[in-house]
Amino acid sequence: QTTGANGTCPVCFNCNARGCANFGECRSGACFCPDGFGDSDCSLATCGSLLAPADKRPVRAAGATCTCDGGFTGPNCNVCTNNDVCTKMPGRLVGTTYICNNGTKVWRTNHHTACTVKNPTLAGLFPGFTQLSMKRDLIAGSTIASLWYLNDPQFTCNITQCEQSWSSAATTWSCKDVSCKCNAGTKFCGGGGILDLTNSINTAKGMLNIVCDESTPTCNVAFEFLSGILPQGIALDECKFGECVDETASPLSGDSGQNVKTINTFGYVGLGFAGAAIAALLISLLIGCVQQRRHMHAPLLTEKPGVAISFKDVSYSIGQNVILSDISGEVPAGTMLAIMGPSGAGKSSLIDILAGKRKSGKIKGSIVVGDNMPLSSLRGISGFVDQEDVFQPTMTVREVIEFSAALRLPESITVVERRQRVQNVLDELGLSHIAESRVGDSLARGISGGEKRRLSIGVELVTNPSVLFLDEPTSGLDSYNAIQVMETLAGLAHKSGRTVVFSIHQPRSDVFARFDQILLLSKGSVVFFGASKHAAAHFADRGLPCPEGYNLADHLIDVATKHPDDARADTSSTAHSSDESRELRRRNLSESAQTLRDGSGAAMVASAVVEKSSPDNQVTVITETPAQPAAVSSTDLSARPRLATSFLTQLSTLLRRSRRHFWRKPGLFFAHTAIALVLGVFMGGLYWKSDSSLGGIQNRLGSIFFIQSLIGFSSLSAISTFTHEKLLFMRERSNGYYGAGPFFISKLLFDIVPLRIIPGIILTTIPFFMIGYTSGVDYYLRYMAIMVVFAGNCGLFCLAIGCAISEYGTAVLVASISLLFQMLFAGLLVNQVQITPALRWLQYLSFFKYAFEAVAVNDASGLRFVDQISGVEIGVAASVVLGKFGIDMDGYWRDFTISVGLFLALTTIVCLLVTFKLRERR
Ligand SMILES: Nc1ncnc2c1ncn2[C@@H]1O[C@H](COP(=O)(O)OP(=O)(O)OP(=O)(O)O)[C@@H](O)[C@H]1O
Repeated sequence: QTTGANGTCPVCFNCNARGCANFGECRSGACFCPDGFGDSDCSLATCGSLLAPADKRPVRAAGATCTCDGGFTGPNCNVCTNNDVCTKMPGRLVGTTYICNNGTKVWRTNHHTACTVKNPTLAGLFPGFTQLSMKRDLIAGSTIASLWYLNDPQFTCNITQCEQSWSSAATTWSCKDVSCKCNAGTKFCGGGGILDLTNSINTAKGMLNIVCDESTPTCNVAFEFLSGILPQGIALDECKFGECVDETASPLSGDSGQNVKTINTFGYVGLGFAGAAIAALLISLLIGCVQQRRHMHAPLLTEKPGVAISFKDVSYSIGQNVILSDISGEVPAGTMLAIMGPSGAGKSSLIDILAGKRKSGKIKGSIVVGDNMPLSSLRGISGFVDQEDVFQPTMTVREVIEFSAALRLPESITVVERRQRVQNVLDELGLSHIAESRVGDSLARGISGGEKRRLSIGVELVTNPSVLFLDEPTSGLDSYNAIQVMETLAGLAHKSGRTVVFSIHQPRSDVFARFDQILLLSKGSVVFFGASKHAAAHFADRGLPCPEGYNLADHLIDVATKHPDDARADTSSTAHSSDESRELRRRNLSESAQTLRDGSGAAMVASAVVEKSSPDNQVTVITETPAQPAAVSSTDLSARPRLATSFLTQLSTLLRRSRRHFWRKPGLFFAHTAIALVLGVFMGGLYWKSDSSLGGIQNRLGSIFFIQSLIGFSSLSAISTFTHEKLLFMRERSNGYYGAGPFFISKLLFDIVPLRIIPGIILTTIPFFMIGYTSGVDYYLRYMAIMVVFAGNCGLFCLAIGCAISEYGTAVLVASISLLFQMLFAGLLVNQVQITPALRWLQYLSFFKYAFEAVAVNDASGLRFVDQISGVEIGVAASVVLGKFGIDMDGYWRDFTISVGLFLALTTIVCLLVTFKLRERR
């Protein structure tokens, strides 16, 4: 009943219902077996040789041995051993010489291999003689492989999508699609062996890799589905290869052939990214150099003296709240206008609007600058001194002014000239004796409040502005310092011809005496505008005389607070003031010109001579160019100041300042580094030399996860680092020091690198060796590469949150919760495969996931866990266990590429946030 193969007994066996064993083909109910298999269902081996037709080959009884025809060998006599037998092969072509190809390389369609299996794990589970046979077909890219135990075929696999590659030493045969069938009742397949592999074998899939050594008859076969119990593959010894083939058929020559892949597509994408980034960097550098050269050789602009400013019907409202209504006035060049009023009157708002600051509300009205200059140019020729002094506390007074000079004076000015200007400003403001003192802050005391005020004026003065706006320049100063500051301003206006506009709350009488004009505001409306010397008479005329011995400035504030309507200026008084303004301007200019002719004054005064040497022209401008106010919108007023220097100069100056700050305040860096050292050693000690038992998985994955968590949480400090510098950045940017780009790069280099990446390298390197992760230069480099990118991502993520959320507490809360959620999806706390499908996508948002997987894969790819099950030593490839966690063992390069992509995306986000979110809006 069981004899007769290949259709000779269709009656007694019908494969339509039962199928054929060992991948025999069922045609019309009869099995057609692969070479070397017979019986009605192809379940038994055949002996003889390939010389006989398949159905004539003798079938071998189960457990018996074969006697092969001469010239053939192997468990089922398929491997030719000499050329002679091949000349007799059935179906050969006449006139063609056939030989037996005994090499490891497959030439055509009929390459047979027979080897003895040498594997201790397999031998432990299945003691006795085990063999592997294969038939490989290069043209079809297919393989039929059978495992023989004690001479019986245990299972056979049909393998497709095979490719061959080779080097001078070895031939590799790689296949992508494996499918196997167990021969029921055999030892491997439930027939009494220690393990029943039926289920594993019948559901087998994945890849197959066979590497055969050309010089020794050995191979290694790695079935992906067996990698759990045979992680190193199956070592094959005493291999015999035979393929009867046309002697001219060899398509192979040379020491190596076909594409041998060493890095997968994601690796190439990653390298492509890196290459593109380097190219972009080099191109940017080149463009930067060209731009810098142009700036350095640009002709020096002629410096302008003060310019007149007139404003008409300026109104400002925030929503329904009217802050200023219909404010008009005029400030002639070379004069000082004091904007006075009680607290909340709108002084700062008016100063901001005149100075062209970005305001959050709606502005109406018109402002005319000088000889109808475009409004946008006002910011290029004016300086603004804010109410609050904001400096880098670690800088000295000289460095602060030098920083302003380096970024706001044209690059074509020589270094000597620039230094001289800085020195002139220090001298003029009486700051020379503290030039080398640190500015300090509330924690580390530095210069006094008055000195800080003068320093704020100095950083503006060094640019030699035509117009100087100051918001409360004397607030917080004692009377001596207040008068000193006021003297300086008066000197700037009267001697240097600058136009000075400032707000002041309640000046002393000697300070008040120095004002040329005052604009008194009450609740956003003008109470008085005119020469300060006429103020007393004006109010007396309206029945509000200044009491004897009373400070006039105090009296004006009282009136503006208590009787604004009685005191309000009428049209005639304003006209009167306007006539006086012109007279005042004419007088001041001729005085100024006189002063200059006397040769007195500092360098900046001398430079003003250039344009003042034609006083007639100036007078004509004053008297004959009536203010033709053009209506302005808030957009006009907030036009960006033109940056005086090139990108590279901004960057190098900022880097110099950051470097200085870094070394003068290295506490944070040393704290991060010391913590990284201590934690690194602690982690190394805790997980010291984790072994390769199954329990080792817990330690290895746990340590990777915890190291990354440490990096993540120590990045939270990036939020505060940024918060502290936000105000300084916004102020300097608004005053035209530099753009957002150079600031961002300097931040990146002096925050991300020393505070995130360097401690990150320390924290990860120590445990790498102490814990005993899979070592080797390539393993370490891959590990470091992903960790560095990961540390950068954590830092950038926290920077982005610090930028986006201004409230520090909220920013820390949001950042820590986001980090915790990212950690949740790293791959350790939740099984990636078993996450609820609706929430599975969340894992892809976690940069912890990519870093965790990449490091785990890197460690596990060279690792084999060994443990005992029922007293039998079982080696399990770490990849199998990690696969159960949902970790993709081929994922390193993909994870690395995605991490680099995230780094670039986060960099872009932070850059955009810095550019658009960190803008001064008052
Ligand atoms: N951005 C803003 N949002 C809401 N209200 C504002 C804003 N800016 C100014 N104000 C309101 O406008 C009014 C004028 O403010 P402003 O700062 O100009 O007054 P000030 O005269 O300079 O006051 P102080 O002398 O106290 O500095 C105040 O009532 C203030 O509360």
